[in-house]
Amino acid sequence: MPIISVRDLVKKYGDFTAVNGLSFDVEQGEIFGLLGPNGAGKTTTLEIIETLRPKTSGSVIVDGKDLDQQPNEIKKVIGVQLQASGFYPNLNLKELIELFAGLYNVQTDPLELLRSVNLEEKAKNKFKQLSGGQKQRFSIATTIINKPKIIFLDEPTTGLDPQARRNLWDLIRQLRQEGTTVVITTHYMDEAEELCDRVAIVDSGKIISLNTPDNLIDNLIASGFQRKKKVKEANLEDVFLDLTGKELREA
Ligand SMILES: Nc1ncnc2c1ncn2[C@@H]1O[C@H](COP(=O)(O)OP(=O)(O)OP(=O)(O)O)[C@@H](O)[C@H]1O
Repeated sequence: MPIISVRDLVKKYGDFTAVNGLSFDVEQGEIFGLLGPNGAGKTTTLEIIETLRPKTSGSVIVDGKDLDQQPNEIKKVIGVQLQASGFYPNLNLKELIELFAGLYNVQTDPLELLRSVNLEEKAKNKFKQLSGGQKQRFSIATTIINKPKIIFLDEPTTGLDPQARRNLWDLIRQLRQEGTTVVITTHYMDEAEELCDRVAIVDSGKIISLNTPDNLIDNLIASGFQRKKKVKEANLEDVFLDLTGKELREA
């Protein structure tokens, strides 16, 4: 049974239809990507599933619970990335985790959680003192405080340098390995190819394709597609990583 099941999801903002009849399933334990151009409706879709935004019509079942009947039960099994504005400026990272654990009413070891996202040394720092990559890792740490079955990550690597991006991919893969289902949006196709088990390509509020990255590429090639220029064996990012190393620089 899929852990998320979305059927005929529609979201209208006045006359404008942002989500126009989306249907998809997410299987337990997979990394599922929503890809699409700006304004395609990805964030709206995520926020509806996360119970943060009302839908116009359609059905959403998460872990066997119907969004219309049991939104509070859904909240218990999901991890949602908070906006930076939710991080009270006067608290350090350890105190913020203690605060969220209190709100979730769960016991947690803040230092162990910070260690799991490579931020133990920053426990006494404030959120605003972190680099971009560290902020993203902390934000992911806050999504897993309540040991959710599913986490939702909306463009988690936007603005990060190549090292920090890879580090975050490792963290996301580690969460999947521990059994967490991950739903992610991204504009980076290399990231989707590297990370996602399956992706849905969304355009103008509709899914136009859904498959494994491998199958999508194979289908395109089978249709006769050819790249205009032969691709080199390496790209500029390989050069950058070769010159600057794969280690995180931000500490
Ligand atoms: N509160 C709102 N009121 C009116 N229109 C909205 C609202 N929120 C989003 N929209 C519109 O709905 C459409 C889908 O927005 P959404 O943020 O879901 O897209 P997205 O795929 O996440 O885009 P991006 O890749 O830029 O983050 C956009 O055209 C946006 O302008």
